[in-house]
Amino acid sequence: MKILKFGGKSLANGKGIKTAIQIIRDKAKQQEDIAVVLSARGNATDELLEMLEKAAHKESYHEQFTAFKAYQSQIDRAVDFSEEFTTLENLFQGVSLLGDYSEKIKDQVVSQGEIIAAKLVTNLLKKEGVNAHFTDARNLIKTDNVFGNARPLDVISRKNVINHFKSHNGTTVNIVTGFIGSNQNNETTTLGRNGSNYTAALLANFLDAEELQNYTHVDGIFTANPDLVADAKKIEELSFNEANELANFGANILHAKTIVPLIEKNIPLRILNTFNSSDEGTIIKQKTIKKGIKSISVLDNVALVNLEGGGLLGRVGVDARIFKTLGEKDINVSIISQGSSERGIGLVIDANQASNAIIALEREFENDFYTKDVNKISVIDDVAVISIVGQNLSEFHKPYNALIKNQIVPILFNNTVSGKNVSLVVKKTQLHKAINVIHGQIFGISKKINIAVFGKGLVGGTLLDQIVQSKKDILDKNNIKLNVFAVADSQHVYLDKNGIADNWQETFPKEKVAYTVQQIIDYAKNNHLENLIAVDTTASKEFIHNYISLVNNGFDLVSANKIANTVEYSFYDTLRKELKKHQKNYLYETNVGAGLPLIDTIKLLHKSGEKIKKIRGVFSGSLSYLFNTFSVEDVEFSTVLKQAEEKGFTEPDAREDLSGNDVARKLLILARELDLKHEFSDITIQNLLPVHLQAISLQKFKNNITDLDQTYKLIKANQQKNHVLRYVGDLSTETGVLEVKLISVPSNSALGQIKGSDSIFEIYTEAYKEQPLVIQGAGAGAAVTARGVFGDILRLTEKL
Ligand SMILES: NC(=O)C1=CN([C@@H]2O[C@H](COP(=O)(O)OP(=O)(O)OC[C@H]3O[C@@H](n4cnc5c(N)ncnc54)[C@H](OP(=O)(O)O)[C@@H]3O)[C@@H](O)[C@H]2O)C=CC1
Ligand SMILES: N[C@@H](CC=O)C(=O)O
Repeated sequence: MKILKFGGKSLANGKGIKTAIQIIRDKAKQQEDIAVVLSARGNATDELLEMLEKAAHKESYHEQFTAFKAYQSQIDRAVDFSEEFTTLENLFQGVSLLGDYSEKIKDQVVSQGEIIAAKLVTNLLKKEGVNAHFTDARNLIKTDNVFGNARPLDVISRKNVINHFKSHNGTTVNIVTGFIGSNQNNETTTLGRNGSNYTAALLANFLDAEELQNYTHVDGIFTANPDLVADAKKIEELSFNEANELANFGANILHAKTIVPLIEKNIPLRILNTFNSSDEGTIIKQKTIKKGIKSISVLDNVALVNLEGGGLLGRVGVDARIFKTLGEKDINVSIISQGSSERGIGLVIDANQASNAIIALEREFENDFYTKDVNKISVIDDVAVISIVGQNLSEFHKPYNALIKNQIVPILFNNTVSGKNVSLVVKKTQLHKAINVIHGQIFGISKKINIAVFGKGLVGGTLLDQIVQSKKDILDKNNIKLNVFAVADSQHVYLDKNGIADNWQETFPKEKVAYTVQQIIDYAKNNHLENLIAVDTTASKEFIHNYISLVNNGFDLVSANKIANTVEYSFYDTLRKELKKHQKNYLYETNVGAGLPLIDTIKLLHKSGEKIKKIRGVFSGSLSYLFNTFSVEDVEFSTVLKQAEEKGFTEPDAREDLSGNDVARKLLILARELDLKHEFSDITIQNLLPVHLQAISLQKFKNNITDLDQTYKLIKANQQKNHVLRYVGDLSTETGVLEVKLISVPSNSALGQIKGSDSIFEIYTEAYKEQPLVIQGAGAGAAVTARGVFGDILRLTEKL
C-alpha cells in the first residue's frame, strides 16, 4: 500500500483540487493500493483561527464566515456541509459570548477544515467512479488530552487503523482526515505542527506501507530555500538522518516527529509536487548513494540568550539549572554552546519565548549576581541560525572563510558529534547574504561575483563588452557567475541586482539615475549581494577617495586607474592597512604595461628575495607608438598624436602622456612595489609639452595641437643617422634615481627595435645581471587593458 498525503495548496480551488483528484483517480483506476490523507483546503486552518480570534475579541466574523462557506462549497454544491458549518457557527457564537476560548475549543474549530476537505474529496472521487470512503481519523487515532499538540496512543490507534482498513479494503480508497484525533472521551484533539504529515506517517507505519507520497506545491527539498537562494537545486535523495537534521532546522516540509514512524518501519518518504507531475521529487530513505553536504536550512525566528560570569568555571550544575529553569517554562533549547573556560554559555531558543526565558533565568541566578559569579544574562533577538546538513568539519573552513571575506562574522557556531550538522548563528540582517555565500561555496553550483564598474569609457566599456561575451564560458568552465550589478560614469549609474542587460550601452541611457558611491554600497547591502568587486576604470583623481569606504563595506578592488598608487605615500599606506584589516585585495596589473604581466612578475621577484637593481624601458604605449611612427615616417607629430588618441593608446587627456606624468606614475608604482617610499615629486621628468600648451583647457589644447609639430621636426632633424627617438623611464634602486626622458637610440638596439604601441621593460636583478629579464608587448590600447582588468577580476574570484 502507498499512503498519499495532500497539503492545503494542493487542495485549493482551481488547479489544485482538480489535479489532486486526477492523481488519486488515476492511481485508483490503475488498481494501486492507496489510502489518502488530507490537510484542510487552501488557507482554511488560518481562516478558522482568524475567525475564532475575532469571535474571542467580540469582533464580527460573519462576513469572513460567509466567504469561507462559499469557498468550501464552490467546487461541489451537492456536498452537505451543514453539520460542519453549524458546528462552527455554534462554536463561534459561544466564544463570542464568553470572549475567550480554550485549546479544546480551538481543536474543535480547526478540525472542521480537514473534515470538510475529506468529505469533498470523497464525493468528487465517487463522481469519478472511485470507491472512495470518507474516514474520520477521530475514530482511529486516539490521543492523550493535550489539546493543540496531542500525542497519539500507539497501541489503540494502531489497532483501530488496522481494523478499519481490514473492513474497508479491496477497491475502497480511504480518504482520511489528517491532523485530527480524539482522546479517550472522544473529544477532538489535534496533533500540532505538521499534524497531517504526522497522520500520514502513522498510517504508513501501522499499515506497513511501501511508500508515503507527500504531495506539496514544490518539487521537493532544495539545497536551500529557493526564495533566498536563486541557485538552490532540488535534492534527489536524502537519508532519514539527514532529513531529521533538516527537520530540526526549519525545513518546513519535514518535521522530526513525522519521520520517526517511517524510520521505525524503513518506509521511504517521497516529496512530490501536485502541480508538476513529471518531477520525481525528493526521496527520503534509510540509505542514500550520494554522500556529502545535502542542504542548508534556516531558523529565523530565534533568539540567542547569553549567560556570562567569571565564577562559573568548574561550578557543577550550572547547565542543569539553566535547562531546568527553561524546561519549567516549556522553553526548548535548539543550540547550546559553552567555552571551555565556562565563562559564557550561549543558548538558542524560540524568539517568542526570549523575554520569559530572561525573566526566569534572572530569577534562578539572582544570588549568583550578588556573589558576582554571574555578571550578565542578555538576549540578542535579531539573529538567525543557518544549519549546513552533512557538513564535514575538515571542509568547514571553506564556507567559514567565505563568510569572513564577505564581512559576515558568525556570532556563534556549533556542530554535532556525528559531523552531520554545523550550525552558525548570524545577525538576521546578514542572513540572506550569508546563506548565498555558504551555498555558493559548498555546492559549487556557481560562485556569484557581484561587480560594480565605475567608468564606462574606452577601457570600462570594452571590459563590459568582454564580460558580456565571456560570462557564459566562464560559468560553464569555472562555475563562476559574473554579475555586473552597477555601471557608472561620473554622473549616473545603471543598477540591476540580477545583472545588467547584455545590450547595456542601449539600456544605460534608459535606466540611468544620478548617484553617489554610498548609494551603490547601500544597494549592494540592501540586496544582500555577496563577493563584491569594485572596478575603477576612470581616470579620476577624486574617485580614489571612495576606495577606503568601498573596502570597509566589503568590496575588493580592481583598478586601471593609476592615481591611487601615485598620490602621497600616506594614502598608499593607509589604503593597504585598510585592505589588510578587512582582508580585502586590490589588484592593478594594468597600471603599468596595460595587459602585460609586469606588476605580478616584479612582485614575485621581490617577494622571493631577488634584488632588483634597475628597471628601464619604454613605459608608455602611446609615446612608443608616437615615436616609433614619427621616427620612421614622414608625417607631422600632431597627426601621429591624433592617431594614437583614436587608437585608444593615450590617456583621456593626451597631455598626461606628453607631460611625462603617466610614465612617471608607472615608475613610481614600480618603485613602491619594491618597498621604496618615493613620492611623485622625487621623479625627474622631461615634459614634452611646450609651456603654453600645458595649463590650457583640453579643448584649446586640441585646437592648437599643431603647435607641437615644429619642435619635433627639429628634434628629429638633429638626430644622429640610424637613430630613433624613445621616451624612456629609468629606475635605479641602487642610486635611488627615478627619471623619465626623451632619448635618441640606435635603431638596431633593443629599445630602437620596438614596433607599434609596444612597451618594453628591462629588469636587471642579481640573477639577471648582464642580460635583463625583458617583458615586451602592447603597452596600451582598450582591448589589452580591458583584458588585463578582466584578468584581475578572475584572479580575485579565486580568492573569494
Ligand atoms: N588606454 C589604455 O591603454 C590604458 C588606460 N588605463 C587607464 O584606464 C583608465 C580609463 O581610461 P579610458 O577608458 O581611456 O578613459 P575614458 O575617458 O574613456 O573613460 C573614463 C570613464 O570614467 C568615468 N568617470 C570619470 N569620473 C568618474 C567618477 N568619479 N565616477 C565614475 N565614473 C567616472 C567617465 O565618465 P564621464 O563620461 O561621465 O566623464 C568615463 O565613463 C584611465 O585611468 C587610464 O589611465 C590603464 C592602462 C592602459
Ligand atoms: N596612456 C598610457 C596607457 C596605459 O597606461 C600609455 O600610453 O601607456
